[in-house]
Amino acid sequence: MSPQEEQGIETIASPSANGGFHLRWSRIQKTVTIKDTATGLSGRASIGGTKAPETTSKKTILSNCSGAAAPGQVLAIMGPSGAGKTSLMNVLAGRGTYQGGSLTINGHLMTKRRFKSIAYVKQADIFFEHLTVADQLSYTAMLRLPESMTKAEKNQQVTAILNALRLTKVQHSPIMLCSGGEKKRVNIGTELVTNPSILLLDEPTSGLDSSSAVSLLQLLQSLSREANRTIVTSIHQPSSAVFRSFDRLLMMSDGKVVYFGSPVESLDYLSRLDLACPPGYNAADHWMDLLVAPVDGSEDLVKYKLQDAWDAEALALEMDAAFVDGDDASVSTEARTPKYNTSWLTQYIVLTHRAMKNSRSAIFTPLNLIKSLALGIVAGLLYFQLDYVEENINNIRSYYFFTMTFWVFDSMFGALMAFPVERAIVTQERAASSYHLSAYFMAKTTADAPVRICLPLLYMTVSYWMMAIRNDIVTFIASIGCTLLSVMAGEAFGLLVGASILDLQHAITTMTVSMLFLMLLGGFFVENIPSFVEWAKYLSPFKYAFDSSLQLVVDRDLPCDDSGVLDELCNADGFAPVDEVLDFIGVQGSLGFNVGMLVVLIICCRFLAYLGLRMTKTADRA
Ligand SMILES: Nc1ncnc2c1ncn2[C@@H]1O[C@H](COP(=O)(O)OP(=O)(O)OP(=O)(O)O)[C@@H](O)[C@H]1O
Repeated sequence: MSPQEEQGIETIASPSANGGFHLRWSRIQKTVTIKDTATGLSGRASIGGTKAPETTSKKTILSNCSGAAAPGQVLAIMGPSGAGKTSLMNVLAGRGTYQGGSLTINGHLMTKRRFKSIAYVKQADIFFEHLTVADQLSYTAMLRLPESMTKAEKNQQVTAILNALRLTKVQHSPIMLCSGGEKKRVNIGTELVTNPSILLLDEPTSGLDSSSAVSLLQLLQSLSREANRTIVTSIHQPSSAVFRSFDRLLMMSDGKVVYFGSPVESLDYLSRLDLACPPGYNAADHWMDLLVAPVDGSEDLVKYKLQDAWDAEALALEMDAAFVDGDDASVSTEARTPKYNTSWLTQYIVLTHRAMKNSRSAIFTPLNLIKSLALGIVAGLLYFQLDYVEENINNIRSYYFFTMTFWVFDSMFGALMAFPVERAIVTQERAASSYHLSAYFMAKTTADAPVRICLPLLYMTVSYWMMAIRNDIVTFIASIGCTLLSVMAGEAFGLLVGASILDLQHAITTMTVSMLFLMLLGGFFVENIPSFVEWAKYLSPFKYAFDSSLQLVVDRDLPCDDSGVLDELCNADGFAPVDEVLDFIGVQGSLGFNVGMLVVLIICCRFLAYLGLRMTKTADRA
């Protein structure tokens, strides 16, 4: 047995060795609780100064739903908007909760691990858009195929998918440049990497023109036939030819099944109910016309007639009859199947590589490079060739103030976007058991840091030597080190806020207010900080960044030049003692303390960011 077969994965070219999987569901019941106020508005309304009481109501989303999908066939789930198609797909994919009914695979009750045989292509095509099509599939293969497979075997699998989905021509294009149909095929290809036995697709044709939709559905049919796959797809109003080409049809209305069987026979069924499709009229459109409610909300609707006419109980009994009591031989294998196909280390290495590639293209843009270079030149010109004398102490101070404030802020806001932008992709990939969250977090923070610090490095290299306050390479390298630590501390703050607050607007506001507060507490603007908030200055990365960098250049007594800037500090020898100068410009603590505090801030904020990421969940419908 090949390593893939051991893990329940077959190669794309070979048909399923196990004769395929029958997916059946019986009497699925799903109800949600909706919060509302007495005014009928969401949110708490105030009437006459008193808060309107909050009420809750129950809404039935799926009612007594039964059906089945067989290997080698395509089942189409249809129904008007709001009929419950996505809710049912979510339940079948193990991504949605339900309160009643049963879901079986080859007659055995579905378990968490058995959901691994099911791949789910969601409606939204979300990827790292800077990656190429081939990268997207290769990284997925490296993460989701078992480690026992060689790299060559994984590449072979990717090539087979590119060929099967006709993506070879665009394999080296960044996904953001692909057409809607190509993106959809990349989405399907991503799920096909593990060669799943069951493939669920939620409205794969939405946003596609009719010819792309037809070719996509033909592709699904060939995928089901060639590898004996079970395919379930929800779809909106297909053409008559496509409608007739489906192997099975499940028609839904108001969360209820109103027909299950062959699409062609559905027309006979309607004829028997005196609802025959007019000759030459699109059969799918006819079904929709019958099921869509008129605006007046009349109770005497055809859809109610169809709901009443369908014998839900007979279908449920048919599904129940296929239920196999006890468990099958695959149970013992299943218990041994790990949740992830790859080790934490492999996940970390692959995700770091992917994140580096992605952030390199996102951060290392020509615009960002020009920005850093231009800022370096501007700062260098403004503070050009500063002599180490009394007159220039305020210039030295303001150069470091500007440098540290700008780059710490820049990295904070850059990092703030890191998780909100990727959260949906990570949620989707983790739902398919691709990797540990900790592996993603470590990879993301490892990969972003070197790329993020390249820009301040460029700025410092240009401006430092133009300013020329200390023309020695050791101080330059130490200054670079301080700047980089400061940038990493700012980045850690950004990661913390971005990981903990789901709403981007809220995250930006929180970040702006708290960072301005910490900047003011750094002691640049407020001379006498009130004692009740003074402790907060020890949380300020700006303070440690500024203090440590100044300590590197202001490291010896400062020659006085009769400019009067440090009049009170100048001694008889014509020098202002270094400690007093540092005190005058508000620098506190030793260099070791300030650098150490930057390191502590980096570690603590990253740890808290990880906890924040783990605890906040996207508001995906359950
Ligand atoms: N978690 C939830 N809370 C409240 N209402 C919900 C929830 N999930 C689904 N619904 C409601 O249930 C109904 C069915 O939703 P669903 O998305 O499954 O329909 P659909 O057939 O896929 O619609 P469409 O074709 O427009 O995507 C809708 O009225 C929707 O608003």
